[in-house]
Amino acid sequence: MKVTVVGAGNVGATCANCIAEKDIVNEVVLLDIKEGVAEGKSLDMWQTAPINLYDTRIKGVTNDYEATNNSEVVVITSGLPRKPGMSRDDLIATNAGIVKSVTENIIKHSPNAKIIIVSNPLDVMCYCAYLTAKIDSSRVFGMAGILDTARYRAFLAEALNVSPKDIQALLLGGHGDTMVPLPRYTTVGGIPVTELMDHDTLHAIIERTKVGGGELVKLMGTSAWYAPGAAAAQMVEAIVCNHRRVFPVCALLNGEYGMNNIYLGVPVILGKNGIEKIIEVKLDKDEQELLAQSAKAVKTVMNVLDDMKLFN
Ligand SMILES: NC(=O)c1ccc[n+]([C@@H]2O[C@H](COP(=O)([O-])OP(=O)(O)OC[C@H]3O[C@@H](n4cnc5c(N)ncnc54)[C@H](O)[C@@H]3O)[C@@H](O)[C@H]2O)c1
Ligand SMILES: O=C(O)C[C@H](O)C(=O)O
Repeated sequence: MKVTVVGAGNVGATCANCIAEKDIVNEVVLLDIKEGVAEGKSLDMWQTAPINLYDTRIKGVTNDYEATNNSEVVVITSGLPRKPGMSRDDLIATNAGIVKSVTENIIKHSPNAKIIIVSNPLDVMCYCAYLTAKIDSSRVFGMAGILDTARYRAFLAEALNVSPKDIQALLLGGHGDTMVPLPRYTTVGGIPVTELMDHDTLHAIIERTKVGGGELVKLMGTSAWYAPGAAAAQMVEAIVCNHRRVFPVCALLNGEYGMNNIYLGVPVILGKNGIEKIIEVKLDKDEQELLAQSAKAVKTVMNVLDDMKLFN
């Protein structure tokens, strides 16, 4: 079984490395436009196989889509990351064209692939790939929710001084500062988090989670890659192993949560066919309002994509 990762930058290379270390596929192809970079990083990674004890072959290529033929899953990470002072939405002018052209090549060479988008602005780049690929939306979706809930869970684990393994959480909405962490659906070893933490501490953690990407951009001058790469690799694993994991994933909504024709983060079952099912959880009035605000922010960026006239 073959998996392709497009973009051999910070996130793409980390993701390829995480997939290889899981030892769940025969081959990972890493593709970039920069001459030699994917080849070099792949060779470096492959030289960790005798140390980390895996068999997955890693092949780096420069724009050679033949090498990606018949991939089961393709992760698209190509595109600019933001710099301090930028919002993810500022990236659309460059990244929409990149995601469109990469998706065209991918679908030509792997017509049956499941496509995981990572490039930002995430929700609208998913929509851009969906319009380009012209395949069922169960096979085109995005990674953000696993990352955003991982940040939320890590902050909670730190504050409660417990293992992050025991924290389960759900988060809905767009992958922007309007994302909607749901304390009502957050548990620690099965115990509602609201029983273990006072309101103000929980509120501060939620607010920190919402701007978690920006916190890292400020520190590093570019955006995060370890957790994003690991999160995308976890989605690949759920698909190639048909684990039917329940993850928050950026999916096209067609009536779910009362929304239509918009990509937003929602809980799904992820298995061999991609999105096997979108799960609708009950929301109270406040949660519904927050989700509506998040959808409004994503719609604004969808309008920018529309104005770019890439699809007419
Ligand atoms: N969804 C998320 O949660 C999440 C998390 C982190 C980063 N991101 C996004 O992922 C993207 C990549 O981030 P990064 O830190 O890896 O950036 P990076 O600059 O390190 O890597 C991007 C790579 O894409 C390559 N590239 C550009 N155009 C290409 C094309 N047409 N074909 C193939 N490769 C191409 C570049 O050469 C570069 O190597 C950014 O848009 C960033 O905002 C999203
Ligand atoms: O913050 C960014 O620009 C990258 C990514 O979306 C993240 O949340 O880390």
